[in-house]
Amino acid sequence: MDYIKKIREMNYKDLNKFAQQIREYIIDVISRNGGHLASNLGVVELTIALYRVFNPFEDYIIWDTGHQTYTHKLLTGRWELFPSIRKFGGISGYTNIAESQADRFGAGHVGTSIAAALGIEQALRKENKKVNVVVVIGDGAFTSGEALEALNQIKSLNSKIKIIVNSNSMSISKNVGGLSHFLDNLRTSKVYLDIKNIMKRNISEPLEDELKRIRDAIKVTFSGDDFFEALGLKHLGPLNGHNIQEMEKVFTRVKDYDYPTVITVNTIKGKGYNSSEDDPESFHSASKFDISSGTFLSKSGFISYSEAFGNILVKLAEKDEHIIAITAAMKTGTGLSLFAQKFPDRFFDLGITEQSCVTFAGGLAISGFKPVFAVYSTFLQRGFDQLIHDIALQNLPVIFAIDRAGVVGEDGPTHHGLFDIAYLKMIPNIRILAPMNIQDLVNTIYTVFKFPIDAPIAIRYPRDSEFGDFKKIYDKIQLVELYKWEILRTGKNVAIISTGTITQEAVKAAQKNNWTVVFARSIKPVDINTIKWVLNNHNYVFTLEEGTTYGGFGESVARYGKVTILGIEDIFPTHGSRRELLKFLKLDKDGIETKIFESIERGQYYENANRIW
Ligand SMILES: Cc1ncc(C[n+]2csc(CCOP(=O)(O)OP(=O)(O)O)c2C)c(N)n1
Ligand SMILES: CC(=O)[C@@H](O)[C@H](O)COP(=O)(O)O
Ligand SMILES: [Mg+2]
Repeated sequence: MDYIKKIREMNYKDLNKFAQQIREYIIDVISRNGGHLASNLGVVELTIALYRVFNPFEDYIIWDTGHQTYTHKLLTGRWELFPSIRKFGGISGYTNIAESQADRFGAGHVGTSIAAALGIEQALRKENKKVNVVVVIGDGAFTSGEALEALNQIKSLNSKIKIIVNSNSMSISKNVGGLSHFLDNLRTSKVYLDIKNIMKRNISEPLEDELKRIRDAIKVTFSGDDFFEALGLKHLGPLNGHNIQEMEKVFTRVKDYDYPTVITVNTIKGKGYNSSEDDPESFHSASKFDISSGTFLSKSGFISYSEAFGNILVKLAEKDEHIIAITAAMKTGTGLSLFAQKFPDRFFDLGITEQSCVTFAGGLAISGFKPVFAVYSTFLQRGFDQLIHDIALQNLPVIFAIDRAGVVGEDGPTHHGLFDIAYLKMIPNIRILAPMNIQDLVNTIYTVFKFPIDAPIAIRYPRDSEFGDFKKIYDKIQLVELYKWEILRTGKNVAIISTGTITQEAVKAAQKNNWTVVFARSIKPVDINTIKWVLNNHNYVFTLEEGTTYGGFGESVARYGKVTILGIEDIFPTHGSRRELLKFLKLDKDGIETKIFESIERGQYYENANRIW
């Protein structure tokens, strides 16, 4: 079915019914698969109106982040495939150029759309192609550094792009920062909205034009709407993002504009499903839920690594006023909600500004505080220069709580945290720790704060959970030797030196085959004495990590002797559940066993590693 043709043939009444049908379909599928429900329910009408005016196969529509593209996917050939979204082997939850010609630029990280669109526009110009380039970007993404850099380039590039800002006052949590305040003012400017409401009534065309002029003047006066103009963009809106007709009218008008234009569109995040309208934060990245009650179907009795991190940090902060928590718009995801509630003065949500967060933490650290930047591994990639230049070079004691390290699951390649070991390991001064389980994570954080912190320390842990309860965890809390590796079991012939939670799988494989397992909580520094012991007492030595093997943990061990490195080999793994992906990557118990036997059979080893020493 050609849905673009179909929506162009419908009248507004039928379009609204169709929007409802799309909503129900999205709710149904996402209740079973999990996904970005609230963001997608907010843009159903916006997408329909946009595609009645612009053609996603002919024009270039660039969706920022790509997490809100479900209606886009449905209208561009993926209606039947939609139930497979985010599942192993199914379609992606984001835009993906391999999936459809309508996905003009792949995304997953926030803030890339405007720069990508500007590049595409320049390329089209060079080929003398006259097509429209349109960006759709959320008000959260709009405040991110990369988006603002690109916004600043529009005028000097003589660009004609059209930018639709989806204004819903929300990032994942409430949007923050001066710019979001400005967008909120636009959204709610009362005098302006009153005039707009008058305009909704049936009025004659000349009067409408006159009112529009007054409205625009008022908008500028009351909302300080010169930000876009100062950057060389015309600004229209805010439009009602749930009124297809109103948006279509304006989109049609701007299509022919020969200058860059911002159109702000007010939407309600989670629109059309009570539970997500009431709590858009929880339904931003929703796990499976029951549609009638709106309750999440999470496994009871399980504690996530993020929760465990947040919980111990609160406990420590109760006794240490110098502890400060920082997030880049990921308060709930990183487990910092409780901290934010208990210590609002020591909690900073700086918005989607990972680079700034790193340097901000540096500023706190140099002033005697103990900043903890809780950040997903994939998003810390944004702060690489700051890690080197601002933190490590000055050896500042910042703690990086690196969540979602390893395979994340359904979000897929844009979100897997596979590179942090490699990109941190190469930087002098930084220490990297990777606990084995939740108890060990809590022990590790407890130990780190027990002593003076004299260097930047990164602690990595996955998007996972374990059965347990906090009482038991705190009953067993203890100091650990952070930089000394632990021999978990001594076996024969084969040894696995493993880091992080994947060590649990290594132990299972080793128990079956009577192999040695060494747990390397510290990725950097490595424990040279234990490496020597392993190499001197085993014929076959393997390292194991949940991360890229290129520049990863194994390579640090390989500096001291002959080892085979197991981990993720130079690929961007797809999406699917975390368990499925670990199996697919041969990083579960059976996979590890298979890889070890295959490797030994291939004879990659010296007969006896003793020789090296
Ligand atoms: C670099 C980066 N940091 C953080 C995130 C996590 N993230 C995804 S969507 C989002 C909020 C985006 O808000 P907005 O653009 O307003 O979209 P909405 O969901 O409100 O429509 C955040 C913080 C990300 N994807 N990329
Ligand atoms: C789109 C985005 O980047 C986030 O919403 C991300 O999907 C959240 O992931 P978690 O569900 O792991 O918090
Ligand atoms: Mg938003």
